[in-house]
Amino acid sequence: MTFKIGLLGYGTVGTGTAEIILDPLGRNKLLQKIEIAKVGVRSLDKPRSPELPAGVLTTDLEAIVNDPEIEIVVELLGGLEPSRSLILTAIANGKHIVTANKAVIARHGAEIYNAANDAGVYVLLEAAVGGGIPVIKPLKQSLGVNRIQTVIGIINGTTNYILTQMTEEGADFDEVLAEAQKLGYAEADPSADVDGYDAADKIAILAAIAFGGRIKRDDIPCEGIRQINATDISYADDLGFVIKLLAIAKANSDKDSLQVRVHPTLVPKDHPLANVNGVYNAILVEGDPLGRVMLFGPGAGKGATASAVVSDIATIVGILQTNSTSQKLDPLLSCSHDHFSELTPITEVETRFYARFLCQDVSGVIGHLGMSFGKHNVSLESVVQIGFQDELAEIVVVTHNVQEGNFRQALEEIKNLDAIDSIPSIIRVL
Ligand SMILES: NC(=O)C1=CN([C@@H]2O[C@H](COP(=O)(O)OP(=O)(O)OC[C@H]3O[C@@H](n4cnc5c(N)ncnc54)[C@H](OP(=O)(O)O)[C@@H]3O)[C@@H](O)[C@H]2O)C=CC1
Ligand SMILES: N[C@@H](CC=O)C(=O)O
Ligand code: NA
Repeated sequence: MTFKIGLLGYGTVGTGTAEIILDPLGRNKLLQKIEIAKVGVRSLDKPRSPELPAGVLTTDLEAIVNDPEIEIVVELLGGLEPSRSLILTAIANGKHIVTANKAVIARHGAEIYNAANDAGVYVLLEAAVGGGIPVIKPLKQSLGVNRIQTVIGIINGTTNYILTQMTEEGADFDEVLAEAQKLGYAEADPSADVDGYDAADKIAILAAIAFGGRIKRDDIPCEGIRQINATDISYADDLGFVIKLLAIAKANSDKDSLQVRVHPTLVPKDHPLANVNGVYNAILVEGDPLGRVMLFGPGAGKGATASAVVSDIATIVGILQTNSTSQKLDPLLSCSHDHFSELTPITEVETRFYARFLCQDVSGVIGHLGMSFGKHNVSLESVVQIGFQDELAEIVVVTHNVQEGNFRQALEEIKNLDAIDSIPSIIRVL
């Protein structure tokens, strides 16, 4: 049994979504149950990859949301209209929705979720915040029993990429923005990124989930990064800070109101968010009794965002399958495999090693070590005599990637060398 889905949009995220669904081997088995029935775009003349079977691509988006065979509509158009109307029509027709569109949810979420609740359908949006980072599901499910105090995020990949390039390379703002557009990170209108609106859309969504109340998007104060220049970046650096565009949602001490805002911020270099660079995003959540959790990963881009989209599709397919067959358990929550995977014996694993030797201080000992390692195909990255302990010389060796079995055989031989007193440490190196 397969479940038919309709994609609205076949751009960066849409094609990434198709790439995953059309290549299911080695991924969750639910993917084999997904059939891309229709894909809606603006123009039929553009070259498209992956190519789709004849008749799948269409410019008639209404036909997709009205198709009785399609059970899940995946909205990857962006913008407010026609996305909002198409989502509402699909919901009215009883279809579940997966969307990556934070703009439409931040502004029309109340209308969309009211309609979805009335129709008994899901609207899932993992891709809309933090791209590939699982953040919506963890906030709802894994962290939902905590009383959340703060959510602070670097949640716009384009501006984080720009600020990182400006900080690390002294790069020019416009050039880096053009690069981010080429890499598929930027919104169709990049002012959504640069002026902070995209981050504000996303923090509105996160705050609603974390604090359990709808957020009026227009009430969020929002400053972008246009005014940030090399001089401020350099002064901030001298003072021990980096500049990041932060989106912040905090419960006030009265517990009845929230602060929600987006602005560039000097972040101390030893803060966990300070080292989140490039297109990476991170969301730091503080709650009671959990404490702090940071979710980190690629915040934009084709593959990462598509990963979140397809995981939402699979979640709904799992539910549909549970409802429509005699299978009683949700396949994403239950154990759905019954074979054992083959594991590589540790002797065949390849890794680097650090080893510390205590040896007699006699000439030629390093040569003997090298010979024994060489005989067992263990190549050395470095050999250093670091000092003495009592009368014994202390030698540290770091290997290249070697097979653990070969390394152990070499050690057995080395232990028996007259000059070797002991091998106090052997530690694997990443
Ligand atoms: N890119 C990213 O890294 C991320 C994007 N998102 C969100 O995902 C969504 C899609 O973004 P992305 O894939 O980058 O956007 P693209 O501009 O790459 O793709 C948009 C797609 O939608 C189609 N489309 C847009 N408007 C219409 C319309 N009115 N009628 C018919 N087709 C239309 C386009 O058709 P055509 O191809 O014919 O032009 C295109 O296929 C947005 O909501 C974005 O905010 C979320 C997280 C990350
Ligand atoms: N333009 C957005 C895309 C992902 O949401 C970003 O740069 O973060
Ligand atoms: Na996400």
